[in-house]
Amino acid sequence: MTKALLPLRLGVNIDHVATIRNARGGRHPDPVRAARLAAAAGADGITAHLREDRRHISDDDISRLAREIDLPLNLEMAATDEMLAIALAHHPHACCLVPEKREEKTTEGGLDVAASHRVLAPFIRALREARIRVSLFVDPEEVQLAVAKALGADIVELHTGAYCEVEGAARAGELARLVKAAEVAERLGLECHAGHGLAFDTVKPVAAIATIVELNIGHFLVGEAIFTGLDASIRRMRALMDEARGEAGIAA
Ligand SMILES: CC(=O)[C@@H](O)[C@H](O)COP(=O)(O)O
Ligand SMILES: NCC(=O)COP(=O)(O)O
Repeated sequence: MTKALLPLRLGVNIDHVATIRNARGGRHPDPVRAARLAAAAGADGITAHLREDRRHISDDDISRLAREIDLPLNLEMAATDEMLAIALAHHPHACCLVPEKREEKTTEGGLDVAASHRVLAPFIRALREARIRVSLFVDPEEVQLAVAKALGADIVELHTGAYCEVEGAARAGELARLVKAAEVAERLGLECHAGHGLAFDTVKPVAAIATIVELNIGHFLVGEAIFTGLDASIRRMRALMDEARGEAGIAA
């Protein structure tokens, strides 16, 4: 008998529409327009990372996304007082706390929740008191999930960058870490998301992990949009996710 799996949501990250806009200043291309288009193409949510250095998404983008887009907003941010105030002002559906380094090209790894639990605890508390769901962006390691749970996080988002960057046996090894972490998250009662670096050729094995309920994908979708358009790139990603979920349901 086919086992029905939990639905898998697609959160479209529109950061890199803002990267292109910011290359010239001005207003084009507009990430809010991209978010509207993502909604029409089947996205279940919009993800935006307001970096402390504002290298892509701006404060005004966050205000407009919160006001104008009729999809859940997942605000990615560092655990700082400035970002907390912005989150409390706009009240997104969820906040995903992420590590930030000024000199990095992109988010290099997950939060070391185990090492920084004292710093993170008041931010998690304040967001939950404001009824904002709290997600922690972590590497797929059991200790990180256990501490995330102890801190009261609602969600963990597993960093898929290491899985996407390697190939062959190394990729299979990274996938096994994601599978194990997703099982641990379920056992702990944490909602499990995943993302970073996912592309058409890497998404299906992650989408097939039954206890992962949301994938956040951005850079590849925006890059692919140059060739096929944003609507087509999102629809293709959505179709691959659905295919993987269907196949995993049949195999279960
Ligand atoms: C935390 C995360 O994975 C996303 O925010 C993604 O990294 C896009 O933003 P950057 O490319 O600025 O890291
Ligand atoms: N949290 C991961 C995310 O939002 C998207 O990451 P990427 O697809 O832009 O690498």
